[in-house]
Amino acid sequence: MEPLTQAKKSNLVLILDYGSQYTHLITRRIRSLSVFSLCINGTSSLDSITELNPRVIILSGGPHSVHADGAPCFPSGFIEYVESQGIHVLGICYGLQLLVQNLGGVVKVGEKHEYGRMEIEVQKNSGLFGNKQIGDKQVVWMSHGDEAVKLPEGFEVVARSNQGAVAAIENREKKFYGLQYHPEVTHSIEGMETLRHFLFDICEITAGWNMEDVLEEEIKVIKAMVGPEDHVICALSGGVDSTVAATVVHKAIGDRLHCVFVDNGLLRQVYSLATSL
Ligand SMILES: Nc1ncnc2c1ncn2[C@@H]1O[C@H](COP(=O)(O)OP(=O)(O)OP(=O)(O)O)[C@@H](O)[C@H]1O
Repeated sequence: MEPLTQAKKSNLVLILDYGSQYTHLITRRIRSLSVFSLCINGTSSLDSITELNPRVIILSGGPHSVHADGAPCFPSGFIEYVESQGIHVLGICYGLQLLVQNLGGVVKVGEKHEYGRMEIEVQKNSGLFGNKQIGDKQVVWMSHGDEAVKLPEGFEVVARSNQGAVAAIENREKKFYGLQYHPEVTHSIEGMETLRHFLFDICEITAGWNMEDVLEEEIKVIKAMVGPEDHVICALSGGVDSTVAATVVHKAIGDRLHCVFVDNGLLRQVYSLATSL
């Protein structure tokens, strides 16, 4: 069974990517918690989202302003879909602003512009911060110009920055959550803890996915795809991508894999040497 097929059945955490340089880090962090996560374009159609049957959706950060022409957004019908399916949604940075703007709140072009390390203070007991108490502080990594100045109905502020900007929000009943900072970067000292609380305490996701399973599953998929007799040709550059592909296919079908390396004279010496070995 493909990893995706397996994850589709139960525990997929789907990341909608709005262009943040940290988006793939969110995927990696979640996978490191033994939960399968997958990242797709944030403007993907509703069908391609529903087809994946996610348990949790994370809206990534991004360089845009929700007020800019052509600012990327989730597809129409998305809010109705997540509400009807009881899917938990976490908006990170731009993702938080998308939620606020689309649910009837107000995002203003920021006057303060928060970039870099910043202290935030818990304003309300929330599952997002585990046992943290009101008034507890933590250092996080901010990177935003715009800010949420009025929350949609049903939302509450969970934390504020020391400049007074909204740093974390929630609407427990509707299962919407938002972090204005980036929990996925190590500069957010307790960011991983927050992701952990979100996934396991709030969303009640079950950990159990691991990379070894992916290898096993991929080998089965390749064996089934190639069949018992056919041969496969792999264009092998010596780079990471084709080397990993060749290694996995070789594990599946052995010597029926034939790698072709083209020495075009423009390769880094180490590649050409490694491939000729
Ligand atoms: N010199 C080469 N000989 C054989 N195949 C090549 C060669 N250069 C590129 N390819 C094939 O084209 C694919 C795309 O090449 P590209 O240069 O875009 O690198 P890439 O996507 O980083 O992949 P890789 O990490 O394998 O180099 C490679 O994965 C490989 O299958």
